[in-house]
Amino acid sequence: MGGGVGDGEVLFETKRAKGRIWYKLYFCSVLAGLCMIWVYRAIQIPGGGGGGRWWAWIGIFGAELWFSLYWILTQAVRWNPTYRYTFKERLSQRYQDKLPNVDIFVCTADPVIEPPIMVINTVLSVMAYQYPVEKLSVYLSDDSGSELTFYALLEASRFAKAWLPFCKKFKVEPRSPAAYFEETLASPRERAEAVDWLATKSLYEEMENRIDVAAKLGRVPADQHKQHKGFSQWNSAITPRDHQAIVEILIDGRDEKPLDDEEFVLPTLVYMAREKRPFHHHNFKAGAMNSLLRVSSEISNGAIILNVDCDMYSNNSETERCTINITKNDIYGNSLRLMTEVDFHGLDGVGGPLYTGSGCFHRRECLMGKEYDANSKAQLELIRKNLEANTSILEEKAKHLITCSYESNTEWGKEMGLKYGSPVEDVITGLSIQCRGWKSIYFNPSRIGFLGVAPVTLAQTLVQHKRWSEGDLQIFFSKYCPFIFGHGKIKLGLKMAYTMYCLWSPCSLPTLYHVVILPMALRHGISLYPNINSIWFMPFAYVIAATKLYSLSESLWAGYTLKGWWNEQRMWLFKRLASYPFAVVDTFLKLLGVNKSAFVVTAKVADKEVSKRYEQEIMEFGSHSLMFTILATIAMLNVICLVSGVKRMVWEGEFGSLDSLLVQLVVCGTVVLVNIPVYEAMFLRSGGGRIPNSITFTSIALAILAYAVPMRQTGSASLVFPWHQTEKTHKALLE
Ligand SMILES: O=c1ccn([C@@H]2O[C@H](COP(=O)(O)OP(=O)(O)O[C@H]3O[C@H](CO)[C@@H](O)[C@H](O)[C@H]3O)[C@@H](O)[C@H]2O)c(=O)[nH]1
Ligand SMILES: [Mn+2]
Repeated sequence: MGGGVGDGEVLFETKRAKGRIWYKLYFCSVLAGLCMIWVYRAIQIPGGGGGGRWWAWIGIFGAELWFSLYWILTQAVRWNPTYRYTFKERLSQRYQDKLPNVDIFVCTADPVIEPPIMVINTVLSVMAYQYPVEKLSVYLSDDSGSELTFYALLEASRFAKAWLPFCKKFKVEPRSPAAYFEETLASPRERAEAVDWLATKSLYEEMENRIDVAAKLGRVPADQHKQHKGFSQWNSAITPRDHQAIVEILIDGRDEKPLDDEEFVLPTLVYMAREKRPFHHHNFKAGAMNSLLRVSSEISNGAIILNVDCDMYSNNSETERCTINITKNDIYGNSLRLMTEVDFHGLDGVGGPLYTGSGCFHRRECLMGKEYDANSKAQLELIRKNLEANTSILEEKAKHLITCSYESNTEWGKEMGLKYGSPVEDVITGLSIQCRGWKSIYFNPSRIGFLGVAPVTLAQTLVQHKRWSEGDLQIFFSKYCPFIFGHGKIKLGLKMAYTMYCLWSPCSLPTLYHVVILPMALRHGISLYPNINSIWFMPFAYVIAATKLYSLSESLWAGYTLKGWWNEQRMWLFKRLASYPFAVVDTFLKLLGVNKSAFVVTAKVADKEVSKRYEQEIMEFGSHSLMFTILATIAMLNVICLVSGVKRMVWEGEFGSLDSLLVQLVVCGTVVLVNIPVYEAMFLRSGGGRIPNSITFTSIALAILAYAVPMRQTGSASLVFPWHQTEKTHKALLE
C-alpha cells in the first residue's frame, strides 16, 4: 500500500485486488489447455496428399498460435489490478494557497461536426471546476479557425458570469449547462434555488438560440461584430485550411474587472487558432496541443495540464472518462467499459495507464520532454512570465508561437510536446513519457470524471477503431515498438500491455481465417477439430468454455448487461472483420510510403432518424461502405454453409457422424447468431438504416462463389481463390 508524496498524511491510497488465486488458477489451466492444443495440431498434421485439408489445418494452426500468444498478452492487464482512493480534504488542508496553476486545453476542429454549442458546454463545464479560480485557465484550440466558434466562446465568456456563481451556490452537478438543464427538466424543489434556476436557464436558452441562429446562417450577426475587437481578425478570405494565427484572450484572470455576478474572479479564457496554410502539414490534434503548450506557457504557464476533447464535458467538478450517449445494452460497444474498468486498473498495477487523449492530467514538464529526476523535487509552481505585459501584448507574443514556420528545425513533435506522425498521438506520447521515467496512475472516481459523445452509427464506430488500431500498429513497426523502445525502461507487464493494443489490427487475419475457412470446411465435411470421443477434444472444449465464461463474468462485473456482453461480442467480431483489415492494409501502404497519415474526425451529431434508431438499439447500416460488404458476405457465407452442412449431415447422412464436426458447427452457428442484426438489415427491415440492396446482392454472389469453391479434390490452388475476393474488396475501398 502506498500513497501520495510529501509530509503528513497520504493524499491517496492504493489497493491491490484480492482473491487473485482463482484468477491465477484460471490462467494456468487455460495455458495448459492451449499447450495441449498446440501439441495436438503439431502431431496430427494431415498428410500433404490430402490437399485442402492440409492447407486448412496449417492455417488454423497458425491462427490458433496467434490467438494463444495474444491471449497471453491480454493477461498482462489482468495480473495485478490496482485501485486508487483519494483524500481531497487533505489536499486542500496541506497546500491551501500553494495549489498549482492548472491549464485546461480543449480542442475542436470543425464547427459542422463539432457544433459550437457543444464545444462551449465543455468549456463552461471545466471553467466551473471547484478549484481556486485565479489558478485556473481554459484554452480553446480551434483548428478550423471558425468565426462561429469564436463567437460561441465569446457568448460563453458572458454566460459564465451567471453560470459559475450558480454552480458554486447550489453545488450543481454536472457543470455542463446543457447536460444539467436536461437532467433537471423540472425546476428544483427548493424555492431559493428555483428562482436562480429559472433565470439561469433562460439566460442559457437565449444564448443557445443566438448561437444556433448564427450557425444556421453560417455567419455572425453584424451587431455582434462591433462588440468585440476579436472579430476584426476574420475576413472573407479565411478558410479552415488557410488562415493566420489568432489569439484572443477573452477573460484575463489577472484583471480585477471581470468579476462574475457574485464578485468572484473568472478563470482566464483564451481562444486560439494556429496558423494553417494549404501546403503546410498541421499534424492534427498533436499540432494543436503543441501550439496550446506554447501559448499557455506565455499566458498562465500552469504546472498541471488537463486536456479534453471538445465533446467531453466534466461530469464531476471535483476531480479534475466516459461516454454520455450509451444506450442500455451498448449496441456498438462504445462505452469501452472493459478498458476503463479492467484494462486501466490492470495497467496501473504494471506501471501506469496509457495516455488516451481526453481526460488525462499531466505535468507540464513531462509533456515538454523532460526526463524524470528523482532527486529534484516535483515543481508545482512554475514561474509566470509576462506578468506586466498587457493583454494585447500577450496576444501578439502568443501569435508568434503558433505560426506555420515556428516549429521548423526545432524538437517540437519529436522530443518536445506531443509526437507527430501517428494517428494516436496520445498513446505514442504517453509511451515515451513513461520511458523517460515518469509514472502515471489511474483514478476512476465513483462519479465518472468526464462524459463524451460516442459514435452513434456502426460506420463511425468502425472508422474510429480503424484510426486507433492503425495508429497502434504503426507504433509497433516504428522505433517506438514497446519491446525495443521500452527495453530496460518499463516493466515487462507494461510492454506486454502496449503490445496488446499495438497488435489489435493483425488479429483481423486469424479471425477472417476462422470465419471463412471453418464454414467452407464444414460445408465440405472436412473436419479440422478432434472427434468428441477423443481425449484431444477436452482442451478445445475447456479453453473455449473457460475463456467465454471468464469474459462474460468480467463484462457483467464491469457493468454490462447480458445483452450488452452479447453486443460486445458482436462488435469484437465486426471490428476484426471490417475495421482492422483496413488498418493493416493502410499501415503497410504507409510503411511503403504510398499513403500519408490521416485523421478522420468523429462526427458528434447525427440526424434525427439516425439518433432515434440508435436509441432503440437498431443497428445502423445505410451507407454503401465496403466495410458492410465484408460483414454481409461473411454473414451469408456462414449461414449457407451451416444450412448445407447440417442438411447433408442430418438428412443425407453424409460425412459419417456429427462427432467430428461438432466444433465447427458450434463456431459457425455462433457466427450466424451473432450476425442476426445483419440478416435483419438485409432481408427483414424496412425504412432507413438497412443494408442497401446492392450490398445484399454483392454479398450473396460472393458468398455463393466461396461456397462453390472446391476444397477436397485438387487442394491448394482452390483454397487460395477466396482470398482474391477479399483482396479485391480492399483495393476497391482504398480507391
Ligand atoms: O486536426 C485535428 C483533428 C482532431 N482534433 C481534435 O481532436 C479531438 C479528438 O478527435 P475525435 O475525432 O473526437 O477522435 P476520438 O477518436 O473520439 O478521440 C480519441 O482518440 C484520439 C486519437 O486517435 C485522441 O486524440 C483523442 O483525445 C481521443 O479522445 C477532437 O476534440 C478534435 O476536435 C483537432 O484538434 N485537430
Ligand atoms: Mn471524440
